[in-house]
Amino acid sequence: MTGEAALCATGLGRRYRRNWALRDCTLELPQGRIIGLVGANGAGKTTLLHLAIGLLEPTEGTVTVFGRPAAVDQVGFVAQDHPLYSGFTVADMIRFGRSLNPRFDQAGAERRLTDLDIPLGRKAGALSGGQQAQVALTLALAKQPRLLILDEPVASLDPLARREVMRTLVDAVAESDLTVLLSSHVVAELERVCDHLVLLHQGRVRLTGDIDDLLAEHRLLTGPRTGETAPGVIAATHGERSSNLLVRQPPGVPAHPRWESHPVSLEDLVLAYLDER
Ligand SMILES: Nc1ncnc2c1ncn2[C@@H]1O[C@H](COP(=O)(O)OP(=O)(O)OP(=O)(O)O)[C@@H](O)[C@H]1O
Repeated sequence: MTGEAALCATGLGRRYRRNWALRDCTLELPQGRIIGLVGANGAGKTTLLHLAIGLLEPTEGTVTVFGRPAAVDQVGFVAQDHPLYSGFTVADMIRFGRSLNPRFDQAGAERRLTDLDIPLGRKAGALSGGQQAQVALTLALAKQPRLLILDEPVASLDPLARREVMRTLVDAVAESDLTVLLSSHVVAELERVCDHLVLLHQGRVRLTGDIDDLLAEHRLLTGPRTGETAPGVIAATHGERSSNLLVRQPPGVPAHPRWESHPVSLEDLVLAYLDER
């Protein structure tokens, strides 16, 4: 990778009693990108994010952010369900954020929320889920972090609110040198905004890379039903007469003439790897 990695994990692992929530995690995430973190329930996503921000101690291995362990001043974090102090008004939370962070961009935060029609005098508990998500995101962005980590930021939002939150993120990355790492189950949303992917499966990194490269390296092959397995087959589904194989192969390698070869979508790719035994 050219330049310093936004996040670098080496042999990172975390165990709860006898169970490994994350194991052998070695990753380098590029700067200035929106990185999607995917995996089934319990795959280790939250564990990885909490290790990255120093909320959890590794059982083994190391993780650094911009070359430093526990670079808390460089990282913004929005937890799952974006918890806010429900009795505080939005303006209170902005003041609170400013008092804790010398670099806090109060004017920017107020402008963003006003543009989104979120009343600054309203208590957080009286905001809709989408508005709460926007407030949590705005407070995290106002810290002006170099890396913003979001744990399932859109899980509880309707499609319009999801789109708004994602638009805010894309704009923030375009306007600054921000890197975003976000976990999500909504692959369609990731496909629209992310350019780099990390896929966890049963506590291990199963796939990582630029999404364009990953899509170019995988093909969906359709052909006569076969019981054969071949190198590079990630997933196979069989009908009565035909089989579909999702394969990983270097670009430019021709498929067998009996097989029709199609490009894969990010959803095909993610589902195939998540379904691996
Ligand atoms: N505090 C804990 N004590 C014991 N086990 C835990 C704890 N936190 C997480 N785990 C276990 O670690 C594994 C990974 O959990 P984690 O929350 O990181 O998964 P996840 O990918 O974020 O899941 P989800 O998509 O459901 O949020 C799971 O098997 C989980 O049960």
